[in-house]
Amino acid sequence: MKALRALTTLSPKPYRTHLYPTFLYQFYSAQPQEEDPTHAPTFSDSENGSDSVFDSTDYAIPSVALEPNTRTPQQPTWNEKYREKADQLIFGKESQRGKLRFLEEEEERKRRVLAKALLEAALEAPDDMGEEEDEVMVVKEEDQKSLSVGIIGAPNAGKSALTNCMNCFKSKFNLCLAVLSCEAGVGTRTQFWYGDALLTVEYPALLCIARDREATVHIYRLVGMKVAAVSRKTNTTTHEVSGVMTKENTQICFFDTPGLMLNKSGFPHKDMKVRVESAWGSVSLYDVLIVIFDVHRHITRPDSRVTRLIERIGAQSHPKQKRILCMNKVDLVEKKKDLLKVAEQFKNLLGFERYFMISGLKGYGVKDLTQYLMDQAVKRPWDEDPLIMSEEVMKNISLEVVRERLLDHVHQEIPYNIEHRLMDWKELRDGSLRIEQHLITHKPSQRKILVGKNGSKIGRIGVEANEELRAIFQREVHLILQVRLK
Ligand SMILES: Nc1nc2c(ncn2[C@@H]2O[C@H](COP(=O)(O)OP(=O)(O)OP(=O)(O)O)[C@@H](O)[C@H]2O)c(=O)[nH]1
Repeated sequence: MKALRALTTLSPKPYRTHLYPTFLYQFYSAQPQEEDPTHAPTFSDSENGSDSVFDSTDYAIPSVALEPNTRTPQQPTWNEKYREKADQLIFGKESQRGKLRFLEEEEERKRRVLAKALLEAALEAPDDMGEEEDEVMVVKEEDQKSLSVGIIGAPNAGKSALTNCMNCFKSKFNLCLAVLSCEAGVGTRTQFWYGDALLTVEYPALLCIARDREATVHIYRLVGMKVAAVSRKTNTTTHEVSGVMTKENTQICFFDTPGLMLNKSGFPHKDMKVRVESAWGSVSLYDVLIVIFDVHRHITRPDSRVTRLIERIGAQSHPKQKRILCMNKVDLVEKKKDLLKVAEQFKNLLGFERYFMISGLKGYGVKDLTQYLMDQAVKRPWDEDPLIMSEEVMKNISLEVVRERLLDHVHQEIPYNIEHRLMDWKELRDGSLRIEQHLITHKPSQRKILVGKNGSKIGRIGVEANEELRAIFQREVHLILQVRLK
């Protein structure tokens, strides 16, 4: 209350006339808003209590020029001094907070120095990079090679992790974004080639780059991405392109095969029949089918459905399709002889051309697998524009941006175990994006911290993330964040 009283005294005049809590919401918007009696932001009630929902439509964010080339260097759209004052008033100047803030600022400064150095290194990359980019951009249609790859496996087998990793390994175009979307922990180092320069990126540093809007544009340009969204739906509703890797004249499209749920005997559930049949029907359309399973789980808790699935797929051979078996999560297997046993079990499996032992998460064995796929590509025009960001990547970016803001604002107060889920993603008719994410906490106390006084913390996280997403995606973004208790 003390802080609130102080706020009431110091706030610019228009806000004094606002009733609390509207007053606070305004305070935490991206910048002081003009008073508009018809538009009082509200935090809706939820099953978990009030204030826990941030909805970006409650905040008027001024338009930015959406074309990168026509933009002037971006300045924060909020008033820094105003925000600083707000911080002091809300959080006070107690020594512990002050120290924490100092450490945070110091850390932030270091990250920015690192990010800048990295960006400079990338910008100074050899000139022949340009040629290489051109090479990819001007591959004539008659020289283009393509491969479609379906990935099939039980839930949790690691399909997404493998797709992300493939993008990361083989395509400089997707590289930065794939790093952004990988599940690396803080401090994880990733290296990638940019021309002849091997860049070492520490995970937060890359995010730091992505956070600086000007740098974001640069980095995205460096990796050759056009910042534009497309929905990569194929002609079947069950299958979507989950990743695209384009290298030299070869493009590989990865497809998810959701809906292939099996019952105990390894056959589709009856109630999902139509969807499942459609999914099965199109499995045979891919040039290569990767059947992936969690080998660690197979060793510790064998799942007969997986074995049946593998056998079933093998038995239904298809003359034009190559099938390979991927034993994933080898990094979790301690005794290598256990791996050999599984390899022995699947050695002479009908219908499979090869098997690979991989870790999609850590990248082990993925290079060999990628090379194998590159070798299978056939002369066929590309399906996808290699310079367009896939919706999958955009979704991951949206999660990362919010996550990063979370870490900024709740820092050490909130443990890393908040569940963060993308609940809804829609491209609206006017081209804007509606993104809904839920932050699921395990304890009421965590939820309270995250929501902040009258929704102030989640509000600020939301406002900043929304601004950043608009800058990255170059379009209007309607972000909704909901804090829930598990
Ligand atoms: N240790 C380890 N974990 C992995 C590996 N691959 C995936 N995981 C983890 O396994 C879990 C499931 O991975 P996903 O890639 O989401 O699995 P999925 O098959 O796409 O799952 P669904 O979307 O449910 O079908 C995640 O927590 C991953 O981090 C791996 O190679 N090693």
